Amino acid sequence: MESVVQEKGTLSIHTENIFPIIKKFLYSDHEIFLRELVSNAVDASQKIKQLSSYGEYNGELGELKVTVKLDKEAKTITVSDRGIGMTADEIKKYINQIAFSGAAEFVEQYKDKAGSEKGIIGHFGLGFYSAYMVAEKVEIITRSYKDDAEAVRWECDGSTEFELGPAERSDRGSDVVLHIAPDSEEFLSEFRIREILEKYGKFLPIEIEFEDKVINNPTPIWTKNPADLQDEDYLAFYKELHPYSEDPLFWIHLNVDYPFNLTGVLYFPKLKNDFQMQREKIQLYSRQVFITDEVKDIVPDFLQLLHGVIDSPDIPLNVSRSYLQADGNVKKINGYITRKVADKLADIFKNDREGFEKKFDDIGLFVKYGTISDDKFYDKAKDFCLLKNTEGKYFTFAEYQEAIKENQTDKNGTQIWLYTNDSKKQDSFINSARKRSYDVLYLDTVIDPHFINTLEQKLEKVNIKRVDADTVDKLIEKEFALESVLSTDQQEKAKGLFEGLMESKSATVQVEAMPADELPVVITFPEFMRRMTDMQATSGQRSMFGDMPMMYTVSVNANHPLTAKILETADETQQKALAKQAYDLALLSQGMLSGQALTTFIQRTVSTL
Ligand SMILES: Nc1ncnc2c1ncn2[C@@H]1O[C@H](COP(=O)(O)OP(=O)(O)OP(=O)(O)O)[C@@H](O)[C@H]1O
Repeated sequence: MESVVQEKGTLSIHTENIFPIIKKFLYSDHEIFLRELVSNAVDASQKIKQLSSYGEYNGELGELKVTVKLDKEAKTITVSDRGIGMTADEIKKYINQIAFSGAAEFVEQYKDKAGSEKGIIGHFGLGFYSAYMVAEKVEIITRSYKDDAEAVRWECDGSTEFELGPAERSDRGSDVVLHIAPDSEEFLSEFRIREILEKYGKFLPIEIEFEDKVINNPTPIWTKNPADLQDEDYLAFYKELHPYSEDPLFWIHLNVDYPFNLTGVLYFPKLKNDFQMQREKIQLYSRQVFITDEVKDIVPDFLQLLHGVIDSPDIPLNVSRSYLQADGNVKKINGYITRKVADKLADIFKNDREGFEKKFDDIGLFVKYGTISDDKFYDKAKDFCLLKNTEGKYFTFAEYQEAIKENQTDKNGTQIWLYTNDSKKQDSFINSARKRSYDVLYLDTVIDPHFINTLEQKLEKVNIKRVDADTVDKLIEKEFALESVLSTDQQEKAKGLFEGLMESKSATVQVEAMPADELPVVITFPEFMRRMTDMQATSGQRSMFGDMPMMYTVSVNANHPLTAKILETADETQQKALAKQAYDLALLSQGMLSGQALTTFIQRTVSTL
């Protein structure tokens, strides 16, 4: 038997094996090939511009346009540029050696010259080979900008064999000709090519021409200096991005050089209620090449409702999601965007409070979402996040605390904030609160239940209750309490009488001393239980209580004349009918009377008229 010897070694990788893998798996989206080739052509054009500006190229620059041509008969797509071109040696170096990027080398060589890395897209040295995802053969006909350069032709059919030789080309630059493979003929369509060019190349920095038309805007506003731009420019650009949207509320021009590079413009849209639908409206670019509109990892969750463009060469592009999440730059970018947005909002708040208040109904959602999901954002937003009361007045948290502290601090020194999530339904409760000069806030958007939790966590000695969480004097318990005009016996009797009317097990009856001008019977939803059921409903999960019905309290007003009258009624049937009527009125005012019960109530009421 042969004995196994311990050894170490290096795995040998053969390029023949690797090539098909690159072809197949380099990018999941095959249409990317055009982005890569057009980017290379743009790079080559930018490079000649730069060499000219450094004085290393003294010939004419001429028009640097990149052209894309489709020849359906010949089944070719050709990308042509008037950039730096390549010599035979450069082809050997940059094209034959897969993953040896000429772009990276160029940047390295000129790294000391200001702005050299700006505007060069490629840096992995693989982009060119993405051509083989759709082509069975690729030709390059190129001529370097160098004075004595000869034109060269390179050809490769996707095996590891290539051909290189002299060619005819009088002008500087390159033509990259793709002979489209039979399984990729979908790309031999004007419509498809235009669609891909518009998707990825809409803002490339060099003009891109297809079918005699320039498809791009080479100087989009995010590349310009904010000082040179007017509101109209931002609005016009917004229309360019989202032709069918309403004008945005305002925008933020992002511009940072250190510790990472990032430019962009973020717009605050007017939100519609279906705000889930409006995600994926931020586009991510790298040096003006469109990369994706999935910005989950780069933009904090709560800002994904914004629209606009972010451009950063520092975001790794062709790597996996998990890498992106762990990337330090990505985290910093996230923090930077959050800070910028907070600063901008603080700015508007400070300089134009009135305008800010007008916009708050629209931007409140972002701001509240931000305070919930990001502590750092909360720290800034606590000074400009607004609360709106039922009289339409706006307050910051501090202003609100100051305004209500006198009247709405309970006997334990806790401030009780009252709110409504449905001012029509809870109208009688809002009125009761007003009678006590209590203030009632609107907290009626989808995000408010979470916002309320955040407020209670962050603010000391603040308790937030829905206006129908209890009867008015129990919402905010004060030192003094109303006396009941009923004796204990009478109270017990009233309790028993009303308990006899309850069909639902989730109702608790209590007899309370309330002001005489309150309703005879009031139905309330204890805050804690209600929040549990609400949470269960929104999360779609069953709680430990199972699918529980809404628990509610039936408070009988001991001091209401009707209660006394009911107790005094000798005829039992009549007594029950009176009590039932009072109870049904309470149900009605909470919108809980429906179907058969409602019909019976109406008939009974009509018969007494
Ligand atoms: N049209 C062109 N004109 C001049 N040189 C080119 C052209 N296309 C490619 N090259 C050269 O070939 C090199 C390799 O290109 P490739 O697309 O594979 O990588 P890259 O552009 O450097 O990086 P990336 O993978 O990010 O695209 C380029 O860096 C460049 O030097």
